[in-house]
Amino acid sequence: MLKAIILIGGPQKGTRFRPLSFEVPKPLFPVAGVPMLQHNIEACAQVPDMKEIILIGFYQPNDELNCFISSAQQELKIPIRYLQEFAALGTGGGIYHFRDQILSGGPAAFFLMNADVCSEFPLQEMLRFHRQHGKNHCGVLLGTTANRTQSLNYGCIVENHETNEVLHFVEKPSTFVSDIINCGIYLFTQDIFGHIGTVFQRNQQERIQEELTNGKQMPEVIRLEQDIFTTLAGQKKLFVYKTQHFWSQIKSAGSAIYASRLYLKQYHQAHPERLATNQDGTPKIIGMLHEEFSLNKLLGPNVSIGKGVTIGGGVRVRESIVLHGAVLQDHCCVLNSIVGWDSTVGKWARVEGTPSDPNPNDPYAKIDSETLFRDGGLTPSITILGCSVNIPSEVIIRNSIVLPHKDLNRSFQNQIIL
Ligand SMILES: Nc1nc2c(ncn2[C@@H]2O[C@H](COP(=O)(O)OP(=O)(O)O[C@H]3O[C@H](CO)[C@@H](O)[C@H](O)[C@@H]3O)[C@@H](O)[C@H]2O)c(=O)[nH]1
Repeated sequence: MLKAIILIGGPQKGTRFRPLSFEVPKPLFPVAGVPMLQHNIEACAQVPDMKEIILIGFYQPNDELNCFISSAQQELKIPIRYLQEFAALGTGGGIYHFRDQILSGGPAAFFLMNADVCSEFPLQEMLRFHRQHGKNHCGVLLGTTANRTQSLNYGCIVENHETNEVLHFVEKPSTFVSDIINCGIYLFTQDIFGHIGTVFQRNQQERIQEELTNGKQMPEVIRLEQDIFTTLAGQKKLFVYKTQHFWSQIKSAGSAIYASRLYLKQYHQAHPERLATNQDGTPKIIGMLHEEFSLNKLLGPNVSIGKGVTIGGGVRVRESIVLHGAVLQDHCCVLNSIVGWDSTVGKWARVEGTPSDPNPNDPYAKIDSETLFRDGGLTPSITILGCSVNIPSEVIIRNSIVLPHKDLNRSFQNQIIL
């Protein structure tokens, strides 16, 4: 039997998702109409012999997370539970802390994945690849190809081209190491805990020494990438399975729009019922929708509209996420933007952002997780309206971030509106 563990992080992570992460924990932000985390969970639930999915993070359990877990359990008919770390223990520390729960029932192997990745999740292929590589290794890493410049933002893997063994692993190197990058999706046997345990013991000695000499409390963090993969590389313990399918990180709100596009495309095969259909007498929709609308509006491509959204006549929306309860009044235009919960865009208003899509001419390009500011100014990016923002009629809001509950009275460009 198998298990799956998803690392969901905690409140101080997800800062590039502000102001949207003020309202929901980042893993529950909707991507292609469902919480980001649901895509990972659905992929895990489809693997035969999957017995349990465990979420590990340092969020305080709250109603939203509990509701999400219980509805996902019911829908997918698989046990899902949340284990809370007492502090951020790192990508290896959390699983080590909860190793007894992970190993209970004796899983033959377990998947581990970051919650903030969007992927076709080739989990069954990884499982087959793992079985083909005998019993003596302890893990398979999912890898994909990136271009040379962008590879520096990821964990980089050097492989043996014949055997796919991981020969070197360097996390976010400062100079080029390899164009194969770590996707943050792994398959491990229980042997991985022996290796994390060795690092844990060593760190423990150092922590005690440090406390005795300097009186300083050191955190118990273990990073899977720097502390484990780097050491295990070259010991025939790790292998890399390379995927040709889509994969992207979801670090910023802009990357959520890009990830939505990737998932909406996948819905044509995987979940056609989630896509809006175009029938005679209904508006033209290229994307997905939760509600029924009347004629005379053009929505899409790549649009997801939350429940309870009101859309007036003559409205144009594309490359955007409109969250539940929002009101788009007649003839307004929303492009490359996220409209927050219960926000209103007035008549003939224009809310517009700059897409941060990967270079379409480079097959290996990934989305850039730009910093918020460059050269002293706000980096042109998608426009984000926090929740309950009011945009009056006939104004233009471009490349701006509007914090929740703002009532704007004029046009704005390239600003964070506090
Ligand atoms: N539970 C828990 N989760 C954590 C912790 N720290 C990070 N995470 C979760 O682990 C994932 C990755 O965390 P980051 O620390 O933000 O790393 P990264 O910059 O995304 O890089 C990682 O992912 C890349 C692929 O997206 C990899 O290329 C890279 O090697 C690395 O694994 C996220 O889902 C985050 O929420 C922790 O202390 N506890």
